Amino acid sequence: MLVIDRIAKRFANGYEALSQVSLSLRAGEILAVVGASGCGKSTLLRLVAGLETPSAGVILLDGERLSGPSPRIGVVFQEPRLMPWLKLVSNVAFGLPRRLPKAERMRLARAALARVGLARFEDALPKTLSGGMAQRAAIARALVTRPPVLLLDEPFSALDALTRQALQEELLRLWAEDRPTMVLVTHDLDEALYLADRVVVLGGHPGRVRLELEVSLPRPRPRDGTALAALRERLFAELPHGPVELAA
Ligand SMILES: Nc1ncnc2c1ncn2[C@@H]1O[C@H](COP(=O)(O)OP(=O)(O)OP(=O)(O)O)[C@@H](O)[C@H]1O
Repeated sequence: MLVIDRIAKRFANGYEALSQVSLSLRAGEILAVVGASGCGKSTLLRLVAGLETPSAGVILLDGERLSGPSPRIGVVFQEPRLMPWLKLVSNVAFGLPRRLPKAERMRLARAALARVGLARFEDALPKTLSGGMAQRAAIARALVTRPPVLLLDEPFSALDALTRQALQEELLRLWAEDRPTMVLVTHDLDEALYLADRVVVLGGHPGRVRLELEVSLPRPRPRDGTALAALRERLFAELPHGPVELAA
């Protein structure tokens, strides 16, 4: 459904962030991308989002070459990126095409807020929300067009542990409704294994795919189960993890 075919990315300054990255996603699959800092995870996601152009290779969505942002692809970043002067409902409506009548945009935005449990906060300004609520609103904005693809770049890493777990559950609940194909970049191996059908480890300079690990476990998955622990060991072994240098 989503095909990333021999993608490379060299930035204007000559730095090669990715080389020969190929991945194929099934419709409805949840793919997690992990890897050391700087290995090109965000760059890969930005390429799929159409926010960067590849130096080589192609990205296909249902057989069609992607060139630039698409209404069929929703994106959630680490920070909610809400516009502080707009009410929540207007922030979410921002994700909708301007050609729709305003009343219809507002109706769809309210429905999206209800989907993430924020129906009561549609007239709230972003500054009045907790971090978790703001990130829920960002998810609503990404899902308001009901896109078949949802990209998430470390969406929960700025949240406390309890809120992060709650939002992981929320994400799975939303995914179960329309089953979008999802690509999730995360630093958290447990999050990757809890959510994903497959985990890809990126590594090296330039970044390449070092390992693809299927997570063929039914949901809901026990967070502390032995099956996940064994997969975690395999992922951990693939990541650079030298001795931690303690500050003097
Ligand atoms: N616009 C740019 N111009 C030049 N180099 C860039 C640009 N954007 C990113 N890079 C470099 O490309 C490499 C990959 O960056 P990227 O943000 O994709 O890594 P990452 O794996 O997501 O890192 P992290 O886990 O720390 O977020 C880094 O070395 C970064 O400095």
